[in-house]
Amino acid sequence: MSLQVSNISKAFGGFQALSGVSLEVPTGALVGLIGPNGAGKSTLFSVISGFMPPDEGSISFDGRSLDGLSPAERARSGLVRTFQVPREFAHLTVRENMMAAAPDQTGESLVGLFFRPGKVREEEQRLAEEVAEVIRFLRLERVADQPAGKLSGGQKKLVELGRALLVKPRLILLDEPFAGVNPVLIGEIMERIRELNGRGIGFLVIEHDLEALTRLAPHLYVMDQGRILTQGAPDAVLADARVREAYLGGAV
Ligand SMILES: Nc1ncnc2c1ncn2[C@@H]1O[C@H](COP(=O)(O)OP(=O)(O)OP(=O)(O)O)[C@@H](O)[C@H]1O
Repeated sequence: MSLQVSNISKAFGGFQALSGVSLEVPTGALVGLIGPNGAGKSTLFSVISGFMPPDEGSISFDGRSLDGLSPAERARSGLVRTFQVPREFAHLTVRENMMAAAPDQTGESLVGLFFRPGKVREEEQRLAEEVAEVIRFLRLERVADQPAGKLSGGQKKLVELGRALLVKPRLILLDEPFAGVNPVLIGEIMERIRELNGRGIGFLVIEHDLEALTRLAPHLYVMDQGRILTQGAPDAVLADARVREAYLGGAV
């Protein structure tokens, strides 16, 4: 069992954003997380990735408890959440954004490295090669040296994915990979996700584009009002009357 989320609750003041949420993402699985606006999906991602402590409940990854670990510690254990390219990074190129995303490779102190500049160059060279490889994989060569802020919505999503890949994740929490992306690029992003999944990387994906998500994820969880409403194969889940009700009385 890869990711195990058990009985997570979280309130903001008097508002209960998450109530006893449990879900599992088996090793290497591709799982979708859907639900109407305000259902609690982003809050759940923040709790899983360690950016927000839960009031109750626990999370484990590959049998190890993540409770109390920082986002960086969770990332080092292989659990990574994608983020929009920060506004202050918009002027940096795609390549620079990816270089900046890689964790400290040497695991050595800056002082130690100061006395061994050759080691620093070696590490930088290796990182530059890893970044070039990710850029090739994501077909971003043509824009690699352009400012990230100038890219299209879909290209920015690919950069987000690239930044996550440089952390060498085993499970990626992907937040709305298709939002604001044109249909052609949606197909491209989907292909890259499938390829990564084929290499054994697991995904938990929040997405409002249900048509695209159901083509990608063979298993869906549905949230509504801070709870898991149901889970299962996309067809069965989307035919569920409770799910149709949650999405504004059958508008799915
Ligand atoms: N930091 C916060 N303080 C107070 N309320 C919050 C906070 N974060 C989220 N909420 C509230 O918690 C509820 C769940 O929000 P959340 O963003 O997790 O939903 P969501 O399912 O991701 O929605 P969407 O699909 O619109 O992104 C919402 O009512 C939101 O207003």
